[in-house]
Amino acid sequence: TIALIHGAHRMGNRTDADMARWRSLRFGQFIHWGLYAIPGGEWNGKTYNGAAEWIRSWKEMPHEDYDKLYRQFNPVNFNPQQWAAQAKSMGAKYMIITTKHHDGFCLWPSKYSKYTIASSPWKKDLLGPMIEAYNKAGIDVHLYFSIIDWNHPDYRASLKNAADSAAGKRFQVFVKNQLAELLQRYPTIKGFWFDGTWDDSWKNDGAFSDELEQYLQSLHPGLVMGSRLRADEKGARHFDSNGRLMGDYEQGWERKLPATIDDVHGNDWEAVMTVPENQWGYHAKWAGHVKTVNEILEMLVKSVSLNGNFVLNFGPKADGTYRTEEQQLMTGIGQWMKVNGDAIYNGTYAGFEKQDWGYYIRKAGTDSVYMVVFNIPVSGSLRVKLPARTSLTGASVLQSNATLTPELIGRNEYFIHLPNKTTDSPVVILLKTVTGENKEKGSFEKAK
Ligand SMILES: C[C@@H]1N[C@@H](C(=O)NCc2ccccc2)[C@H](O)[C@@H]1O
Repeated sequence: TIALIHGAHRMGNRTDADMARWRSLRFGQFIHWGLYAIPGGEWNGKTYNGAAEWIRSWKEMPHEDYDKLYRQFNPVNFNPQQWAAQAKSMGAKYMIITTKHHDGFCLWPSKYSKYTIASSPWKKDLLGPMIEAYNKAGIDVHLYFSIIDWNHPDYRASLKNAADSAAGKRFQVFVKNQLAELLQRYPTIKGFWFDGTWDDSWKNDGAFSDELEQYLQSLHPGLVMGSRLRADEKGARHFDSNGRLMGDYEQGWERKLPATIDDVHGNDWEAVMTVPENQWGYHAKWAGHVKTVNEILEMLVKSVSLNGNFVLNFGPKADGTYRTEEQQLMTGIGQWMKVNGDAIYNGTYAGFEKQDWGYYIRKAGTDSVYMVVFNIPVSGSLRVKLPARTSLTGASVLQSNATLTPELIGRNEYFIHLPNKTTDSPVVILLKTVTGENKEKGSFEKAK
């Protein structure tokens, strides 16, 4: 291994209560909200085909025009209690809010910048009321913070000379001050979700990212921060130059999911997902495919089955309301979660051989294993192959509590025959298992 000072400082996952809580929540809501919601992907009658929150980088959008938008940001329909209630009904257990995206506009009245909500017609802090409403609804809040800051005069993508280095140093002080300010103003937040850490100026100062992470942990012990903040002293990101994960969980799964358990290397991880192909901030015209409730449920279930968290993104409009499609998704997902949430919360990798009909999820630390069925075979028979020394003592449909009688078809192998082969939403079956050389075999073992 390579001698590193600013690489990973821990082998394996965090085992403390704050991380165990984060791991148990499994399902989060991302909210991208800011000035970019005003143009909503359109400018001077033209449509920007990139991600709406990147419109400032579009050649058709003069920087000075974008930078004046704060003068009209006035979310008169903003209702944080309603946002929290809808998130709760969807079944989200944590929420990640953009405090400041790459454009540098702060949704809180930072004392380190003029480019904040305090300079807008709205004037008032948006984060405080949101955090209070979500916490009251029993939902943890994490703060998204972009290191890239297109508005700050000292931001440099790369440091080419002494002047750049001096600016870079001033910028690092600014970042540290804003993050300490956020922790001081919002002491109930549970973590930071860092973004915009791919430029050379950040990548080439792994020491700073390491010291910053440790500084924030010292201010707020237990804080959960992903791997995207970190670089090591050789410029390696997420994983250090010895291949060890930095930060508290793998944070690279943006608009993509791991294929199998081998892709996550035993690390905690989280995937963040957009509803359209690639829009985080509000875009007036969603082009291309918009994900359905069942598609999103399959991503959520697959993530949990592979020991990860899944976060679905919402982009509120400039007036503070959600578009209809997003409201309908929250309702549809919530209806399924209300009945089947037990299979998601505290869900972990079951250690069973993957089958085509769907995904296994083990309730953490128990012998309860859920089968979440997305693909009912023509036969209606779901194959279940148990690991050695594990036997089946019960099976039931979670929603109806109807008992199922698995058919033993081989050594530690069963068919579970579904009552009906059609369903328009995922079916959850609860398996009760026993593991070890227990005397009483599973109740479905045929007499020898
Ligand atoms: C969570 C999303 N991250 C921002 C972004 O710029 N992503 C581009 C990107 C995509 C993949 C790896 C690094 C960066 C997007 O604007 C969202 O905020």
